[in-house]
Amino acid sequence: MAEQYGAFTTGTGPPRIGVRTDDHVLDLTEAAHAQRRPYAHLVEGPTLNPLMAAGPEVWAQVREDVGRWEPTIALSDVTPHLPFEVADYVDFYSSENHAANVGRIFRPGGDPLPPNWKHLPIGYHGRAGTVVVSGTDVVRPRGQRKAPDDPAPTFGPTRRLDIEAEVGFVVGVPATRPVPLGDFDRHVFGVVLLNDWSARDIQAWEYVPLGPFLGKSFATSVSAWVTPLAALDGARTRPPARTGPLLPYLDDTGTPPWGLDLTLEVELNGTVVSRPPFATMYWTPAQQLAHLTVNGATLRTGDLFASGTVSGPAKDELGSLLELSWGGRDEIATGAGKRTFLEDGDEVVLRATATNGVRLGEVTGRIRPHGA
Ligand SMILES: O=C(O)/C=C/C(=O)CC(=O)CC(=O)O
Ligand SMILES: [Ca+2]
Ligand SMILES: [Mg+2]
Repeated sequence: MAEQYGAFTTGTGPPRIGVRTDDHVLDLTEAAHAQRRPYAHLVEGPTLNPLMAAGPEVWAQVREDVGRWEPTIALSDVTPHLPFEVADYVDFYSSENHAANVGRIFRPGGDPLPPNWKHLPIGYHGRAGTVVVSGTDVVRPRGQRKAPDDPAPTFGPTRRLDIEAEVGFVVGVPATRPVPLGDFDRHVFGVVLLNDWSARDIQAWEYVPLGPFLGKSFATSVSAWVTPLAALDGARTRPPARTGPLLPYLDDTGTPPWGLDLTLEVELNGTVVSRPPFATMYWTPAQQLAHLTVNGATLRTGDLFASGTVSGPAKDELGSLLELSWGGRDEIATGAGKRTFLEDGDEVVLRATATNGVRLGEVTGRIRPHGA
């Protein structure tokens, strides 16, 4: 397992920076100071942001050091905290299978993909302040719900609480200019697993014409441990063949590819219900970052952008219950009975393994009823 970076406590006091290897954690705050390393002031905690801002040369130096240092704290003895301070949060929509499935379920009769889909990575701005660390309970949100046949909306707890299995990319080095495809790894520090919890009834009623809002803003969970981008070098792969030419700022035919060969795993109440393949994503994270900045929007340390739900072509490769149950029509077998959408008390775990053997930090969450 490659090392992963996070923020942790073992008792009282502010979070320290830790490096996890399998089931042990190295106290990097302590080790860097004890060894008088030049980056020690960047790893004092309580978040990874100062280290993330320092750039690839410092990241490489730290990686080399931690490869020689023994992690001595048992993982079970640490309390993980949100590893980085989230600046802005953006969510893309880059799985062709997912986008076409949601199009069929939400907009039957129309084209599954909108006309812009193959020309740009579609995304929306999410809510940075409600990004939570793995292990945080998710309270069932309330809101306006209206099924197509209902005469009027009603207010109450969502009846269609869902997950979205995604991969998130964490920006380290800020940018004041557009980031070309080839500069992706000069800015992105690492990778997390991300669950974009979604209330489908709230979403389906509110989203026209400005997109997801309260149906997704109540919570987004990220793994406590960030895998450095460099650890995934051996998992890079070509994205699927493009069906048409791309504008130059998105055209990656001449550059080393930033597709990543990762297999995700969605576990619901102890049962693996899906294994979404990340290599099927049409838009790569490098294209997403190039698009995110092409209009002159600046980047900050802690900016988080997510891939969009990862869904493969097969029935057991879908990254949301909306797709697995096909809009609530089919039941999914789990360790606590059959489900279409999430019930109170349900627990979701997302995991991922890369072809080079590297595992991403897992992200877990349990549903709590409103008011409990
Ligand atoms: O197609 C829609 O109207 C909405 C789809 C989503 O819920 C998408 C979303 O959050 C982006 C993604 O995860 O792919
Ligand atoms: Ca999403
Ligand atoms: Mg969300």
